[in-house]
Order: sequence, then C-alpha cells, then structure tokens
Amino acid sequence: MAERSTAEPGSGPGTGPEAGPDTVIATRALTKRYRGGQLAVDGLDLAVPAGSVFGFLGPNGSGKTTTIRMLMGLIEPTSGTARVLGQPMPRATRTVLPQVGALIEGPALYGFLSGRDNLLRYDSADPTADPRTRRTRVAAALDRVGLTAAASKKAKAYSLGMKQRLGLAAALLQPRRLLVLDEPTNGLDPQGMREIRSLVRELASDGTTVFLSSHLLDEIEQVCTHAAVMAQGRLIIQGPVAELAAGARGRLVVTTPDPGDAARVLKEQGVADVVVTEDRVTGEPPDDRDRDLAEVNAALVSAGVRVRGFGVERASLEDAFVALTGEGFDVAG
Ligand SMILES: Nc1ncnc2c1ncn2[C@@H]1O[C@H](COP(=O)(O)OP(=O)(O)OP(=O)(O)O)[C@@H](O)[C@H]1O
Repeated sequence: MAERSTAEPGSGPGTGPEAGPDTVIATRALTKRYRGGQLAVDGLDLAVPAGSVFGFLGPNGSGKTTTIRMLMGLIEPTSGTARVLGQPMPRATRTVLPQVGALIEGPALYGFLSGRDNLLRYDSADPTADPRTRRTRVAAALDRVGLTAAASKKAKAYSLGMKQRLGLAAALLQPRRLLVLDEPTNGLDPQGMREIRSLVRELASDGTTVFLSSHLLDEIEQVCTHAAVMAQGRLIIQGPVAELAAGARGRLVVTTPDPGDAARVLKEQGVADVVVTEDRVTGEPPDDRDRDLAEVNAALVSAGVRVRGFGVERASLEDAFVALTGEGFDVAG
C-alpha cells in the first residue's frame, strides 16, 4: 500500500522540525501534564528520520518514558500531536503498532516457560501471525538474538541480558519498520550492554529505524546516528550525533607552571573563554585549528611560558550537553 505523509498545517521552515515522508516519528508541541500537576513533557517537537538509530537522551525523570508512552498510544497527550509512521497517535494505534516492535520497561516474560515457549506464546497472541509458520518464525527470532542454544532453558534461569534479548526477539517476530526500546541496557553488565548494542547496530543495518532511550551519553555516542537531548521535559537539541558533538568544540588545554602568563598570551592569540585552574589553562581554540594552534604554542614559548602540556581535548556529547545547559549530566539511578 502506498503511503503518503500529510503535512501539518502551518508546517514550514522556522516552525520546528519537518515531518516529511522520511520522518518515522514526528511530534509537534507534544505536552503531558499528569493529574498531580507534574509537567512531564513540555512542548516537544521531535523528528526521527527513517533509517536512523535515534538516541533519546536525558537524565532520569526528564520525560523520556512519558514521551514513549504517548508515541505508543499508551497514554493521551495533554496537548500537541504525535505521528508515528505517518499516522496520528493515539488515534491510529491499531494500524501503527503492528509495524512497531517495542521493548518498554523490561519484557513481560513467564519465568516457568522456556525462552522458546515464551516466544511461541507471544506469536500466538498475534492474530495476524500464521500458526503454520510459527515455529520457523520463533526459531529465526531466537537465532537473531543469539539465544538458540539457550532456547529450552526456563526464562527465570536467564541472565538479565538474556531476558532483554528474549524481549527483543519477541519484538522481532514480525518484520518491523520501527523498533522502540526504552533504556534497553539498563541494569545490564558491560558484556550484556555490548551484546544489546551490537544487536541494535545489526538491526539498524537492515534498514529498521531504531528509537532508543538512554541516560548514558557514551551509549548514545557508540550506537546512535542521531540524538535528541531532553532535560526537565523539554527538548534541548536534536540532530545527527556527529553534528551535536561538533557543536561543542574541543577545548585547548595548556599545562604550565606559569598559568597567569599563559592565560594572557592565549587571549592575545584569540583563544576565547580562557579559564585557569591551578596549572591548567583551558580555552576555546581559534577556528583554523591546524595552523593557529602551532602559532599559539610558539607564542607561548617565545613569551617565556614553560609549556608542559599542550593539546585539544576531544569534544563529546557531554561537552555539548554541558555547553547547552550549563549543567553536568546526572546519571544517578
Ligand atoms: N504516572 C505518573 N503520574 C505522575 N507523575 C509522573 C508519572 N509518570 C512519571 N511522572 C513524572 O514525570 C516526570 C518524567 O518522568 P519520566 O518517567 O517520563 O522520565 P524519564 O526520563 O523516563 O525517567 P526514567 O528514566 O527515570 O524513567 C518525572 O518527574 C516523573 O516523576
């Protein structure tokens, strides 16, 4: 069936992200205020491009789960709109959800059933799934997540990582255009995290759009092509990860026993935002990095500054976050 995207009235440059045919998730001014008065999501304009691995990043309590619940039609927004696969949510929940694999707040599994039997159960609960091909489908899903060897074990004997992978297998029983994963590596050990991350990369390489929430910056940097950063219910920034990190440029760091002189020379050389902390002097490097940094270093030396260390620290998403919010990234919990 051909699919058309319907442009929102008033959409256009300057009114937020475009919701074109290649946008898998698009929200406009999406807002949720809970009954107790808590404003959990505040005017969110989100645009998730098709084929992206989209990281939805924010500290605990920033509104990620609430957003996902609205996107999946589990709760009604207080105001604003959400479109998933071009359809309005929650109105189109019934047509949209079969095309979406979701892993939200941990998979619901029967511990006394084997991994395979859990999947057989999931598959038989899907009225569109052909019972004649059920076993093949389940075997393929188990294989996909690397659980074939453990398929006959009871789910309660699975590690947390295996349970997450089984949950992913359930989400993958049918071909999906979109996978929505809420904190898929939460509580996993480093090995479990690596397994889920490489699985996500693999799924994305087949063309599935993956939307995953996380409070871990380095996770987003490792697996995502795009990201949106939330804080206190609001969207701070979104875009390709490389651009977000590049937006916060690395800082020039000079280590010297002459910090006062170094700071003066750096300012003369066009280094902005110079900060002195004991024997470290940092600042924003001038634009043309390769040429200017050699000159900056030479200027320090010829001014008699004893330079012990000189370099640029790589900018990370965390730098971008701090630059945008003036806050550190709280990863508690
Ligand atoms: N059912 C609810 N009723 C009232 N307030 C809620 C409810 N669910 C969440 N909140 C509040 O809304 C805010 C956003 O919570 P939400 O769970 O969406 O954030 P989150 O970014 O997903 O955090 P976490 O990673 O801890 O789940 C929080 O202040 C939370 O306490």
